[in-house]
Amino acid sequence: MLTLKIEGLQKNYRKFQALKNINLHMETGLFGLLGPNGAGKSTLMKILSTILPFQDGKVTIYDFDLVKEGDKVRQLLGYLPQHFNVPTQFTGREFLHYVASMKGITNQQGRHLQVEKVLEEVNLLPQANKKIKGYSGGMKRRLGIAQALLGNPKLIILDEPTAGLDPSERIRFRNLIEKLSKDHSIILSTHIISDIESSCENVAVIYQGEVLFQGSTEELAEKAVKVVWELSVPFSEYDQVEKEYVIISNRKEKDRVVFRIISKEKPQGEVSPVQPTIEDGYMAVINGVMP
Ligand SMILES: Nc1ncnc2c1ncn2[C@@H]1O[C@H](COP(=O)(O)OP(=O)(O)OP(=O)(O)O)[C@@H](O)[C@H]1O
Repeated sequence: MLTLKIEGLQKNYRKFQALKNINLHMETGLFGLLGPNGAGKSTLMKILSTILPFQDGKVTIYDFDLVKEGDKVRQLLGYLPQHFNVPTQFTGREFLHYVASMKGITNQQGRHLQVEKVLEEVNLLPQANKKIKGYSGGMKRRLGIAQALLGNPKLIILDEPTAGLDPSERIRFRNLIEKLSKDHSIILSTHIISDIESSCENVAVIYQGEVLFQGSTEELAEKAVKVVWELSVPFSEYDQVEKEYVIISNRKEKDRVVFRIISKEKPQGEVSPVQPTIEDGYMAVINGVMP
């Protein structure tokens, strides 16, 4: 069953075209929306969350039309915005009770059960009675997920949920999302490849308001087949390589630098083809360098 279908979606901010003819579909599970800063990810997530209107196109979530049946769609959604501000004088538990009431979960016993369940799911029970102002960045994000889970949504929309997290919090967060994706469909937007590479089977790449790729992570990596190389040069040629190629990474080896680069043509010099990764595929797609 299709969770989400987007057809010909256009969004303008006055004269600026932020989304240009977006077509996307998502089945159940975990779906990654990848793109650099300014690509249009948040704009798309806000539209899907029904908080931002759009000019043209059609969005269907579980067979409901986002515009005509917005109320039904909202009942199926949980949303964690990119900039999630919480009233820090609340405790985590108080905040979740407040959000649950706003979501219409007014029965006291039912609300209590749901709040305790989501606190447990995001592993915040031990800190639930502490004021949010004492929470770490990772704990605040987990609280953000907990509020999105209230009401048991079928689809959870997470906009750059790992931004600003340290590596251990990021790993913990990834594990949590993977666990949640067993019972919910999740759309996760990010510009960090490692957020999606182990957990998302299906991804889309968005760049300058356009979807440049949709498919599996393996298919994304395949986009860089025959265009990713390792090029070894003396230090003196460092600047030259930087000017000429799309660089993925580099490492020092004795008196030389070994670059991992994207290039349609085989570069001159000491060069060898390498097995592409998802990151290579992503860089090849957004730089338009494909075989
Ligand atoms: N309210 C607005 N008014 C005018 N332009 C906007 C508005 N919101 C976003 N934009 C522009 O639309 C484009 C897409 O922005 P958006 O926030 O959707 O990108 P993003 O992929 O989420 O990037 P980031 O990760 O930096 O938030 C950018 O060029 C941005 O400057």
